[in-house]
Amino acid sequence: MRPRVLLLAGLEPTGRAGLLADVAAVRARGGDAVAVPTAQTAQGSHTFAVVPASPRMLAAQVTAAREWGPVHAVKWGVVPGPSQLSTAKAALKDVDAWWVVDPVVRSSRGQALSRLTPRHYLALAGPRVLVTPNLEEAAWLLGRPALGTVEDAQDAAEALCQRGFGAVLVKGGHLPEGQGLADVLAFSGRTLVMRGRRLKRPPERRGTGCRLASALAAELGRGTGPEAAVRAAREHVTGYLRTGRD
Ligand SMILES: Cc1ncc(COP(=O)(O)O)c(N)n1
Repeated sequence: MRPRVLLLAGLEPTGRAGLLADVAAVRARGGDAVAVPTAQTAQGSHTFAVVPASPRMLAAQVTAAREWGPVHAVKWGVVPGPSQLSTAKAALKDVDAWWVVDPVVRSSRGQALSRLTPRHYLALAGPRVLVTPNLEEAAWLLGRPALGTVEDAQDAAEALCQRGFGAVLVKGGHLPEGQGLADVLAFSGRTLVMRGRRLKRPPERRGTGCRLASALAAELGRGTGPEAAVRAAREHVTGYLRTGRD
């Protein structure tokens, strides 16, 4: 089965991160991508700009895509503000599929991509919503101080499940050196610690969070369960970090 994945994300024209990276990951996982830009961005070495999409166009693009066929999974990347969020939510409310939510509000260089607050993300929670915060985003969502250990990540993943998310993947790529590297997946009352080896990331290989969430959406859309989907998506990102290709 070829899962059809609806991608809501910011367009970054070089494809290092954002919507084009998402499309590449979904296709590499054997899915079909429907790419709806929530914002246009420019992210160069000296240039940065974000222009939110018009909510009317966003609604029309989601509606038009759905007229051509079913959506098997939805991936939420950058959503620049509350009006794009509520519009997309309304256009997708009757979609019976997993949503993968990457709560990305700034670029890895620290530039603001979104005005959404934790309250907006917590309102997206539901039994078939998998949220993929990194350590910093998990602390931000929960209003907690910085998370520095695998135990903190486990605790945060469980706390986000309590807030109504069906599954939570806390990405531990930024754990302190001594802690090794571990992602934590919590779902259905279980918490799994997935260890990994730290890979050197060449600076041009960005968009790992985008690719992880999109690969995950493709797997969930095909009917893979959360644990196997996360393992496949982690492998996808490892391959991308090693080779620079999806
Ligand atoms: C449109 C868009 N989406 C996501 C990211 C995050 O990616 P990164 O963490 O690599 O900066 C980004 N920089 N731009």
